[in-house]
Amino acid sequence: MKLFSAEQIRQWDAFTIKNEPVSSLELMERAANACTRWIVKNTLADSYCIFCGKGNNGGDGLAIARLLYNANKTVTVFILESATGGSDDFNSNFNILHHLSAIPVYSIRSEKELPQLPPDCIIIDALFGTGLNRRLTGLAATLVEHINSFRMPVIAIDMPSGLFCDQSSLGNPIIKASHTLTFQVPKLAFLVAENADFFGQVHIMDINLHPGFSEKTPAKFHITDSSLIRSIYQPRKTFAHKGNFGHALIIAGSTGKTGAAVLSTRACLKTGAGLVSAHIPRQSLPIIQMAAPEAMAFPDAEDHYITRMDYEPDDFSSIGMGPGIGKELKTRFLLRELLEKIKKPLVLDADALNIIAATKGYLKLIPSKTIITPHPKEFSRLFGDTANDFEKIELASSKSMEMNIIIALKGHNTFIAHPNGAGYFNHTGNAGMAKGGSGDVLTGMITSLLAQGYTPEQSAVYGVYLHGLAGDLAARDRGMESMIASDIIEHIGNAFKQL
Ligand SMILES: NC(=O)C1=CN([C@@H]2O[C@H](COP(=O)(O)OP(=O)(O)OC[C@H]3O[C@@H](n4cnc5c(N)ncnc54)[C@H](OP(=O)(O)O)[C@@H]3O)[C@@H](O)[C@H]2O)[C@@H](O)CC1
Ligand SMILES: [K+]
Repeated sequence: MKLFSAEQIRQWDAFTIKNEPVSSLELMERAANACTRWIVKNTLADSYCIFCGKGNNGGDGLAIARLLYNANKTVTVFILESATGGSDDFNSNFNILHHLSAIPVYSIRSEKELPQLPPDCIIIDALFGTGLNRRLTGLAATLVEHINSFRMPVIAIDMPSGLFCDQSSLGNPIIKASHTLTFQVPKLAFLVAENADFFGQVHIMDINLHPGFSEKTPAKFHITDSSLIRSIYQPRKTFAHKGNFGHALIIAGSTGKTGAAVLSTRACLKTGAGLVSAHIPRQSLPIIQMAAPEAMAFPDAEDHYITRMDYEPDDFSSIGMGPGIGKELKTRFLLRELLEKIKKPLVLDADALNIIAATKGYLKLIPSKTIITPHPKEFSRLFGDTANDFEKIELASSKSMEMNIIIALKGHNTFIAHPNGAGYFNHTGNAGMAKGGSGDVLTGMITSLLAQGYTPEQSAVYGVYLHGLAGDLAARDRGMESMIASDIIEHIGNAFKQL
């Protein structure tokens, strides 16, 4: 699914008005109807306090007030006055409302007019939407803080007021919504961790904007959805043999971190590679053979960490390196040798990334189309700090293009930057996966897909989606608190079945 900017959404609005055709007032009515239906169905209250600005977001608020009133709800409207007059559609809805004397309408022109609210009401925030073009200050900012001081649920229309759609809002006054009813498509602002306190649960209101616009308009960012994954998925052919699905190598583990090697190797096996081998420290050999008997093993000459390759790296279909390898000098040299020698894309994670970040000259050795899977701290070590999540996303995109690599920046909505400039946000997964070992599982899964012939871009997007889906199924079965990384592996099979 494409993610559009506030400006593109404005263009989509205009395109719909012209090509459906429909008047902008009718479109507002459609939007208000969708919101009202949701509100009536999902809230038990009888009383609603609706705060409106004087743009089209406020116009939505006025139309919602009328529709809720028609649904026999008690409605009170507060209008934040501004120096400029209302938008055309705001004014039209204001005039309609004016004739309904049973709906009290109050103006807020100064702090003295900030209202007290009945304790059982639900607050509807229709102050500012996608038209926000600067930080809220003065009376608008004070009103936002005032609304946030109440304990009642807040339903934001389109955007929590004060939150920018496509840029950082850090430190700004913003409505803290319990639910956000947003029109047609999710917004970039709802995908970044720094905004987590503001939008609550997001619900998409389908207002039938013209499909012709979204089909023809390119978007930089996308949300990975099931239809994209189904288009990537290649069913296994009936007459296939193990040679058709590649030979994956996992280079992982050191003393005390053999578990990382076990998790990656098992995840790699469970994701469908024809053959899986594990290069592990010599002492880990019995452990890996017990925990993953289906895998072959290359024990290192050294007992406690990995030091040398006794194989040709290009003989494998894919190699994933990093989980639990530590940062011993000889391990660093081995990584350098691998980076210099291999002609294929790698999957690099964890300590492989930490070694690269800490050793001058390594970064530029990363082979083209390699997939790196840093969490935010590893990402900062590699590429430097950023002031906010939006800058981090931009930096990931620009580094991906500059270095011709795929960057999967792990987080609640893992962001995958492609070298062609596109970016994919993943929406599967849950907080139960925020535990040691989850990343090792992901490395194994992506390496497995790469071995099977999926492109590096596909392997990253598909692997991250499947990993999150397996995590969601694990959470459903075991609970977020109790689930562990092994449970993600146990649910990979069911995740495949759900595609
Ligand atoms: N997408 C769709 O298809 C549909 C969209 N619809 C709705 O339209 C909404 C967008 O409406 P909108 O463009 O009128 O902008 P909105 O958010 O109401 O802001 C109003 C004005 O506020 C001002 N302003 C900005 N920042 C400010 C600040 N910090 N402090 C003070 N003032 C500030 C700025 O004017 P300025 O002062 O810059 O002249 C701005 O123009 C959208 O969110 C959705 O609810 C639906 O009705 C139908 C279908
Ligand atoms: K709003």
